[in-house]
Amino acid sequence: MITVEALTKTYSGFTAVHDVSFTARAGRVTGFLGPNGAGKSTTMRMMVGLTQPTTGSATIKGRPFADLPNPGLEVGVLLDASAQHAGRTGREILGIAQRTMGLPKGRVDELLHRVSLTDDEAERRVRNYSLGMRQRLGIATALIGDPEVLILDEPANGLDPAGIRWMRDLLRDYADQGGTVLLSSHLLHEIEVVADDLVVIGNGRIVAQGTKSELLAAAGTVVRTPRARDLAHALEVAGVACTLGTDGTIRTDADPGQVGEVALAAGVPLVELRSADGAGLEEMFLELTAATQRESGTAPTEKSAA
Ligand SMILES: Nc1ncnc2c1ncn2[C@@H]1O[C@H](COP(=O)(O)OP(=O)(O)OP(=O)(O)O)[C@@H](O)[C@H]1O
Repeated sequence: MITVEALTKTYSGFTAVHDVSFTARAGRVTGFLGPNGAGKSTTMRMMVGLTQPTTGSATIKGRPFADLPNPGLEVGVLLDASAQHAGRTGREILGIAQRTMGLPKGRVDELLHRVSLTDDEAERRVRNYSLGMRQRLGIATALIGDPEVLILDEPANGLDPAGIRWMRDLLRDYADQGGTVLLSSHLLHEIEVVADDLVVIGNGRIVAQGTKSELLAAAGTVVRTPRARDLAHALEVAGVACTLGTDGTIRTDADPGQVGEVALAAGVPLVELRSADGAGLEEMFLELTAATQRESGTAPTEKSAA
């Protein structure tokens, strides 16, 4: 479990992260979403002691990162895959991690195999690695100590579609076995597929957080019926605000269960009833962060489904 409490980071008057609090729970994948410059990396760096918070704190399994005696055994961290020593081979980098953590030698080969880096690739210098290979090596380094917690900044960056699928399955298995996974991304589709919980950040502030299903439900409901006017009337009588579209669909902020109940009570047949998540999380993400986009220049808004 990771707990972030009121983290704030200010750089000479500029607030990169403002009062950020959330929890990433064991057995779940928590997606940390935000547009460029939103403050994801800064928040993650503060969690692992690489950036000193201006105020606030973060703990991993109840302790600040700096207090973990052998941190690699508790938390696997991948912040910048390109920060690995370019002159060393992949095998050397894993070997250093293995020795530093006091792990058996065999772990290096195990991990190379786990992230599908071949023997030949393992002998190449990292400067000659593709971005995808660097990510795989970074994941191997994060996993080598078999930690219970993973903190990964944009781990899907540079991976091809098969690599993205591999990463998704790896993180899912990891959480299913009780691990805590926090991953940041702007690849919304990837987050939507893999995450259980979401924390959305814009301009350094949390703009939404909750379970994925809560946040998608918060996107509202689309319902279609041959008797759209009757249903719109019934919804209004039930105190549910809705918008009647020209194509016979109705959109409402209420959840699908409530809309179904109103339709049943009104005797209105439905041909479609679903969460308004057709465009998925991307729609919600863009909507939630629109007010904090650098282009808009407007003040940030707060919205929470939790
Ligand atoms: N050392 C620093 N000095 C000054 N400003 C900084 C520093 N580090 C980060 N920032 C600023 O803090 C803001 C947040 O940056 P951060 O890297 O955390 O964003 P991010 O959400 O990870 O973005 P991206 O998706 O582009 O990686 C940015 O405006 C960035 O320029």
